[in-house]
This record gives sequence, C-alpha cells and structure tokens, in this order.
Amino acid sequence: MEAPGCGSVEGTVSLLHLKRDLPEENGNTFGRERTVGKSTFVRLLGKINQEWHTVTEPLNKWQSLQTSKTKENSSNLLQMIYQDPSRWSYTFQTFSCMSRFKAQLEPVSETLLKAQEPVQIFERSVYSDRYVFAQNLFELGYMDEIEWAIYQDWHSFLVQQFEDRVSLDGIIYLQATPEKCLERLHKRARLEEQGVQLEYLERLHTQHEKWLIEKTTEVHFEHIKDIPVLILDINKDFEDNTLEEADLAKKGGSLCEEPVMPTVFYYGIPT
Ligand SMILES: Nc1ncnc2c1ncn2[C@@H]1O[C@H](COP(=O)(O)OP(=O)(O)O)[C@@H](O)[C@H]1O
Ligand SMILES: Nc1nc2c(ncn2[C@H]2C[C@H](O)[C@@H](COP(=O)(O)O)O2)c(=O)[nH]1
Repeated sequence: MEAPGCGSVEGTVSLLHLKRDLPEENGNTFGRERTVGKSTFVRLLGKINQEWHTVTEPLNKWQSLQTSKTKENSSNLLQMIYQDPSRWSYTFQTFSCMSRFKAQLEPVSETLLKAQEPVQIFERSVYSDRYVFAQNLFELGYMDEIEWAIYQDWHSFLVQQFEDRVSLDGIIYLQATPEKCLERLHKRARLEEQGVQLEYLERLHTQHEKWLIEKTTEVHFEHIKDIPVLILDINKDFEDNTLEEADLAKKGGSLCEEPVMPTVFYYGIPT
C-alpha cells in the first residue's frame, strides 16, 4: 500500500513536513514546527480527515526529564536551556533530536495502515532540529565548535542509516511574522518561555527562510534538498474567523491529498 506523510510547523513561522511513498508497512508521514500555531493548524487538518495521524512534539518529556526512577527527580530541560543556553544547548539538542528520531521511526499503527489515505503529520522533524534550532544555537555561540561538530556527525550518521524511514514527502511552512509569533507565545503563556525575546524569534524566522525559501542553508541529504514546501501565511487570527480557518485547512489538506506535489506552493509572503 502506498502511504502518505506529513511534516511540522514552527514558531515565527510554522512548518509542516509531509511524507509519502513510505514502505508498505509505514504509511505516509507529515511533520510540523515552531510557535506560530502548529497545534491549532493541525487540529484544523484533523477536521478535514480524521484518519490522518498527527505526531506531536514530546514537549512534556523535555519539561519533565526523569533522572531517576522517582518522579521527584525530574528536570525541566526546556527551562534549563532558556535560563542557561551556553550550558544546556548541546544537551537539549541531543535530547530533542533523539526524541524526533524515535517519533519518526515509530511503527505506523494498524488503524492508520487500514486507512484509505494514510497520512502522518509530524510536529517538527529531525531536519528542523538541525537546520533551524541547532544551527541557530551554534551561530549564537551557545554550542561551541566541538559540540556542533559532534552533533552534526551523529545526526548525519543516523539520517543516513534510517534514510527511508525518516524521509518526508513534503513540508508545510506556516509563516507568520516574529511579532505575531511573540504575541501567540504570550497568549499561550508557557512559564519556561517568559523570557523569550523578539530577537530570538527573529533569528528562528531567518533560519526558516534561509532553509525553506532562499535555499541558502547547506543541506546534507539529497532526499530533502528538493522536497516540496507548501507555504501558508497564518498571520491572520482565525480563531473567530471560520472562513479563514476553512481556507487554510483546505490548502493544507490539498497538499496531503495531492498525488504528485508541485515543487513549491506559495500562498503567503513573510514579513
Ligand atoms: N491563527 C490563529 N489565530 C488566532 N490565534 C491563534 C492562531 N494560531 C494559534 N493561535 C493561538 O496562539 C497560541 C499558540 O498556538 P499553538 O497552536 O499552541 O502554537 P504551536 O503549536 O505552534 O506552539 C494559542 O493560544 C492559540 O490559540
Ligand atoms: N532549543 C530548542 N528549542 C526547541 C526545539 N524545538 C522546540 N523548541 C522549543 C520552542 C518552544 O519553546 C517549545 C515548544 O515548541 P512549540 O512548537 O510549542 O512552540 O520548545 C529545538 O529543537 N531546540
């Protein structure tokens, strides 16, 4: 059976990855990234086709990392990286990326395999871990040359080893200005993110643009170099606007259904 796949959405901008033509036993897969409304958007996609399977980011594991068998001994790695990025960036990226590998390598459920159009949507992926977040932390000086070299070494090794299982069919890039992302970040009021500054979101925005639009980021894997990218402008608030909601969901849904995806869809331009 041919299986579809999805991607991820992110902060200043959102991003969805989409994967098709998975091995018969795997189904299709998507992913999504950043703080711009990924969860909200994926909920919309879910309304179009309830069979599509979304894999959310394991945020709770980052917020409550078990350091021993007892619950009292857990650490909030998300808080630690925001409070002391020089100390914790390499550790965080190791843990976040391993959790993304595990999520992308997870066998597809029986229910999804029985679906007429199996689609998996991932919130972010092993690629945005490297080409957006880790790259950014290195450029900010929070990972030194040695840490960055080690991260890239094991990342390339793992992607090459599991290429068929971590490749994606497409990316949905949910684009919003850094200002809009900051506004939504304040709206959701996560304690760990209270100190996040606009400048940090601007940098993440730039990393997305360089990778997905300008294509100036050096990408190390042939299978994602020409991956189709659907760009959706999600600056408009649609929580109280059902027309806008329906339009966005339709555009996102069409990517999951398209038998042969065009190279790039352009629906919105950034800031
Ligand atoms: N298009 C939108 N219009 C209005 N509010 C939105 C929109 N998208 C997200 N939000 C709000 O912004 C906050 C963060 O959205 P969320 O979907 O949780 O982001 P993410 O999953 O990217 O981190 C939530 O309070 C959500 O209700
Ligand atoms: N340093 C990193 N931070 C990351 C990474 N992936 C996600 N995040 C942060 C961003 C948010 O504060 C939080 C959850 O993301 P949302 O999508 O809900 O905004 O985690 C990463 O790889 N590195």
